[in-house]
Amino acid sequence: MDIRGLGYVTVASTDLNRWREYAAGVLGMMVDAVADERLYLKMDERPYRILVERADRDGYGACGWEVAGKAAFEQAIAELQQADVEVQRASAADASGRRVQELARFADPDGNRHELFWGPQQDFAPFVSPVGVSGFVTSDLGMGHAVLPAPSFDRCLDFYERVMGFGLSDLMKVRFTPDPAEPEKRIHFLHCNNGRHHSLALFECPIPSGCVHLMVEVGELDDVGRALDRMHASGVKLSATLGRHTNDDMTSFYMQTPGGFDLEYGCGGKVMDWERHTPFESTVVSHWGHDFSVGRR
Ligand SMILES: Cc1ccc(O)c(O)c1CC[C@@H]1C(=O)CC[C@]2(C)C(=O)CC[C@@H]12
Ligand SMILES: [Fe+2]
Repeated sequence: MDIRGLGYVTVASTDLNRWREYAAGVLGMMVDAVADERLYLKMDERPYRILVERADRDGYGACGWEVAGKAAFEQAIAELQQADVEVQRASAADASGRRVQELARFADPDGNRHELFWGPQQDFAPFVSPVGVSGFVTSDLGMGHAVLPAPSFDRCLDFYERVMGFGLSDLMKVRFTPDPAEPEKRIHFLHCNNGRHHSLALFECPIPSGCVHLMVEVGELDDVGRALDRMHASGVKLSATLGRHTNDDMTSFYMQTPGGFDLEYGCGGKVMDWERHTPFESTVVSHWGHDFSVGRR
């Protein structure tokens, strides 16, 4: 399967107003509300990169994976079906709500929801942040990354690598206590067919909101610092302090969202040449910073 990028992410919300204020006031995205049912959060030349949909719960919705045209879309559906994955083709109305030509839905072995699409609309309206963010780094790198829970880790990894065609970027094993009897939890960072270090990561742990975190990348370090200021000013809770990751070089911090999962807000991610890369295991999370204990306090 030739996945070109993480085109969008959908989020379920009981309170669209909370997301509207958070997205515009803290993240610095443009917000377009449709009929008090959906919020389109705009980050670039597309009408949205995050879609918040009214629901009876708060949490992760789905990742929207972009393929290169109709033939690739049909090929991807066939490959999922050959692997005994149940795929639902969405109606034309649902595809148009997602602002794409065609849409299909499926889930991974742990029930994480995904969508496939081709032909996104681009409105080419320039991105003008309501709070002065210089810009989000998207284009052919996709919208950012998602880290999803994968308690059935081996089955999920096999599905993403063999069926969906992701490649392993690198991996980590974490322990939350010094107790050597506590089993290590794996995190595998996976890339699709673009230069972003990872568009998806799997964490060997159940997560009630359905997502560990989403990451969005901004143009400059000052954009990250100012977002941290807005987070503090608006009373949003920090989940991990500013730091720089060892694997993708990203300088970022983590904060809570109204979705019950975290959002990583960063800059300076490395653009990869997969021809010249071999996967490794990182034994540290970061070069400096990223104190996750602040979020557990
Ligand atoms: C280690 C790492 C590299 C690149 C990233 O974009 C990234 O998010 C991470 C951190 C991954 C991971 C997490 O998301 C949930 C909380 C985790 C398990 C920790 O407590 C340490 C590593 C964290
Ligand atoms: Fe991340």
